[in-house]
Amino acid sequence: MILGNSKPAQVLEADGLQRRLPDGRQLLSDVYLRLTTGTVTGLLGRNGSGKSTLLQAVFGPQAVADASVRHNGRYVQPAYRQPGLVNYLPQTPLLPPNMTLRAAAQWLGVPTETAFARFAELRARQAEPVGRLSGGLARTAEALLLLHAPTHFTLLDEPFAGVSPVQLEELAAEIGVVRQRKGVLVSDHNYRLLLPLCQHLYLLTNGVLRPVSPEHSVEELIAHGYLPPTEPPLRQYSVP
Ligand SMILES: Nc1ncnc2c1ncn2[C@@H]1O[C@H](COP(=O)(O)OP(=O)(O)OP(=O)(O)O)[C@@H](O)[C@H]1O
Repeated sequence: MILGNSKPAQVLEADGLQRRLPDGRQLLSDVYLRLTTGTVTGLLGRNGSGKSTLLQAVFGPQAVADASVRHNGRYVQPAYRQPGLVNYLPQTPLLPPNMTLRAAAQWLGVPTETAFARFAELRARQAEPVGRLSGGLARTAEALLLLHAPTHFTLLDEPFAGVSPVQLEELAAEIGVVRQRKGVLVSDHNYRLLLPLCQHLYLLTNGVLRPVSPEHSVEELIAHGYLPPTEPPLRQYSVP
């Protein structure tokens, strides 16, 4: 496939992902996942279904036996060691609290004017240490820096957690813009914000990852039993 900017689409695939917990529960059962540039892929599942474990298995720090991770068909495990391939926002804070946003941007190779173009408060506070920002603002900054960093793919684990309503809309819009040149995987419990962004959607239930149509409404996904009847309370995100 050729994208609008004439660059061939990049493909990041993982298969054979297996993870059994010490208590015997099969958390991931022969999972196959495919990401392409030019799209947002949503990853949904109940609390504790293994979404974070899956993202870590793709990114690479959590080695998974028999797994195969490939970039355009070439074996790249661990993916994080491949320059310019993929970056990852974990569920926990990424940036050290004493690092300034400006230093973080330099470290990631992103001009702050680009990453924070639509976020005046972050531009104004780029000389401050991350630990002085509210948890939601720090989360927004981390997600924006990774989205604008020069990688083909970005994996975001709960980027919307703790983010204020105004910034939520802006961050979601930014994901929609960035995906024109990147492949973005987002796992989040804010289904109503996430679903409209997605061109592809996966549901992780009982260790099995299955693709579903992103055309489904949240209500349909709940009715099919894929999602809990009520959304869990948004976890508060705080920088220690
Ligand atoms: N190394 C481990 N040893 C024991 N249990 C583990 C280990 N790693 C993960 N788990 C358990 O596996 C389950 C899945 O964890 P994971 O964080 O991947 O789920 P999740 O879908 O991201 O959950 P949430 O939506 O709540 O963030 C949890 O019950 C967790 O406690």
